[in-house]
Amino acid sequence: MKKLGVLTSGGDAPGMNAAIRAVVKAAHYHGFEAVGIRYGYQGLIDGDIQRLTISDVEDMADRGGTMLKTSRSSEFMREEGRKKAIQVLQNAGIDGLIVIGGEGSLKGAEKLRELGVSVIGIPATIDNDLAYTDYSIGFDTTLNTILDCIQKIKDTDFSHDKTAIVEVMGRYCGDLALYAALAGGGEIVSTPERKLDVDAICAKLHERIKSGKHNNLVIVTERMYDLQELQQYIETKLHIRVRTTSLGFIQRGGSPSAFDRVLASKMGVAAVELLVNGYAGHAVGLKENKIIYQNLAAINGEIADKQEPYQLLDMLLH
Ligand SMILES: Nc1ncnc2c1ncn2[C@@H]1O[C@H](COP(=O)(O)OP(=O)(O)OP(=O)(O)O)[C@@H](O)[C@H]1O
Ligand SMILES: O=P(O)(O)OC[C@H]1O[C@](O)(CO)[C@@H](O)[C@@H]1O
Ligand SMILES: [Mg+2]
Repeated sequence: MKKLGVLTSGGDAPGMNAAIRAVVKAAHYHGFEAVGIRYGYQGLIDGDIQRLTISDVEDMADRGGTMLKTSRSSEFMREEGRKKAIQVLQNAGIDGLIVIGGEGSLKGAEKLRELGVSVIGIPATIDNDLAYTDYSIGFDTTLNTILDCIQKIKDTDFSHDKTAIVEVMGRYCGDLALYAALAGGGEIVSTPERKLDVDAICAKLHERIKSGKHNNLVIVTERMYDLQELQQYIETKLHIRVRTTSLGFIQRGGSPSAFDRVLASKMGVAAVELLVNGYAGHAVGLKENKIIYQNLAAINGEIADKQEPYQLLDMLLH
């Protein structure tokens, strides 16, 4: 291998820059040229490529977002788009590609592998919705941001005896809400994996109010409820004041946590090592605190076993 390409795709996640830095440093260590493809798969189709030197990435470990920019590309979802992308890789002489992104981006990487590209995936998404790895880059930072916001909301709720609903991101995965609640950031939690209907939420709130607890926080994953309707329903049924906050994009920004920086650095280096050692077509991951690799073709459809954290939740919130 001579020229290694790296791109970030899907939603940005804190730690993507630390991963780019590690990939570029490891590539140079092995004597390869490193290039960055801007704007994810769309930039690959458009040939938006820049050379990456060590000094380009030197100070990037602590920066949020992605220095390479990112996008969601509908053109890449189509075969003609992917064929254009392959042509660009060939014309640019890129003989190894590292894709840093979420579950959709790794599906895209698998499609490139099917077309003969030597590709490695690095999981980076705040949603933590990839079952083959315990953590994706960005999840820990976002979780900490959520906990910081919740702490602030709790201060004002306590002062006014208010009930709060806080909606967090995660797309169709409840890990951000689940782990925020495990870390003490909510008394009632509803996630796609364990959905509470509105009456169940009211019943739990009623029980807590009866026992003298007047400031309660309900944490929910996005896309599950119409928040205004949920608030009104609880207010009317329980005759209490409820205030709702959807945390929104504040959750995706910010300097990555130490955990995410270290994870991204380990994964970035491991991704290059996989290419060097002939393991193209895999994605790096973390299982039981060890860096692992999994076949890209096997990632799709893998379902995470969440029994343990939900049992813990039941114990802590009962
Ligand atoms: N099945 C697929 N086949 C080919 N390409 C895909 C596929 N799914 C997703 N992609 C490509 O990957 C891009 C990013 O995917 P997606 O928008 O799902 O984000 P993601 O990588 O899951 O990250 P996040 O969930 O953190 O935003 C898509 O815009 C598309 O270009
Ligand atoms: O930035 P967009 O395209 O609005 O996407 C928002 C989505 O991206 C994520 O932040 C990451 O997948 C999800 O949690 C959220 O649903
Ligand atoms: Mg995704």
